[in-house]
Amino acid sequence: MPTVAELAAKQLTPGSRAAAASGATVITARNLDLTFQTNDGPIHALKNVDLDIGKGEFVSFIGPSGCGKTTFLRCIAGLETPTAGDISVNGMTPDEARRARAYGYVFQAAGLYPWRTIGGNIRLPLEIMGFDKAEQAKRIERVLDLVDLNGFDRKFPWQLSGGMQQRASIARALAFDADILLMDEPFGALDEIVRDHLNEQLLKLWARTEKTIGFVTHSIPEAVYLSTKIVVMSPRPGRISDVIDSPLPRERPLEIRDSPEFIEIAHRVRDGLRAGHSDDV
Ligand SMILES: Nc1ncnc2c1ncn2[C@@H]1O[C@H](COP(=O)(O)OP(=O)(O)OP(=O)(O)O)[C@@H](O)[C@H]1O
Repeated sequence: MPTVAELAAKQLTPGSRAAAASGATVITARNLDLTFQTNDGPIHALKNVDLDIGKGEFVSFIGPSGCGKTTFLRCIAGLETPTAGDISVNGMTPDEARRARAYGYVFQAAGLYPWRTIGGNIRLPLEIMGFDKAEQAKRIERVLDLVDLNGFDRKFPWQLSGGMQQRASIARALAFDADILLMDEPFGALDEIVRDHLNEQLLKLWARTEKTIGFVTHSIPEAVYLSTKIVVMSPRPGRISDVIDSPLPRERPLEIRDSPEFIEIAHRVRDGLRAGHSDDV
């Protein structure tokens, strides 16, 4: 296995090198606050959230249940409106970014229509957007190739394993070719071996497409393995307790998880999660 240093020496693709050099920020949140008004009283879901996400970064959000990970992702996506603070996505408001289809969104459950084939599921939003048939076919073929599901376009979701269904839902989110991919715990329901495999594939997809990815997870190894930046969050009220810029190279074989560098980052994430919890008592 190559060492972390060897991997680091050859890490950046020309595109990611350019993006890193340009230092472009695609998502900015400043002093973001969100309080939900419920019948049981207000719930302070996000407090003073400040974050910059650079072009081509892979950013994971990790923290205990209820710390606001999904709420923050939904704010980026323009699906929730913050009570206070500012957020911009590609220089637009989240609402404008949503209407400009600036991102693809992958949910926890694959959410494929069972009466449509895999190709038909990917085609649906393209039909709604008015792409012509030839363009639809071209895009379906390209995104199925990106998630390694070539030849599965005529299968129905129930003919695929859980991991393959989740890959199909990623393909659907990629069909618009948006620069940003938001993923809310996409592999949470899958067993560890399948998850490892999908993590590896997701890193390859990220390297090939150079997208900016926001990824919610409960898993420390998953967050450390995938991310260039790990955002540790804590609950009541939901806030960011640590932001870790990963020193790991972008090219990461699974064995990197045994390296001292990986273990050190995992410890820091765990410490951040513990510190957040101790605030509760
Ligand atoms: N639409 C809503 N109305 C009222 N409260 C909400 C709403 N959405 C989320 N909340 C509350 O806001 C807080 C943050 O929820 P959120 O789903 O963002 O947390 P999370 O970190 O993603 O949790 P999990 O890991 O369990 O998915 C929780 O207390 C939740 O109950």
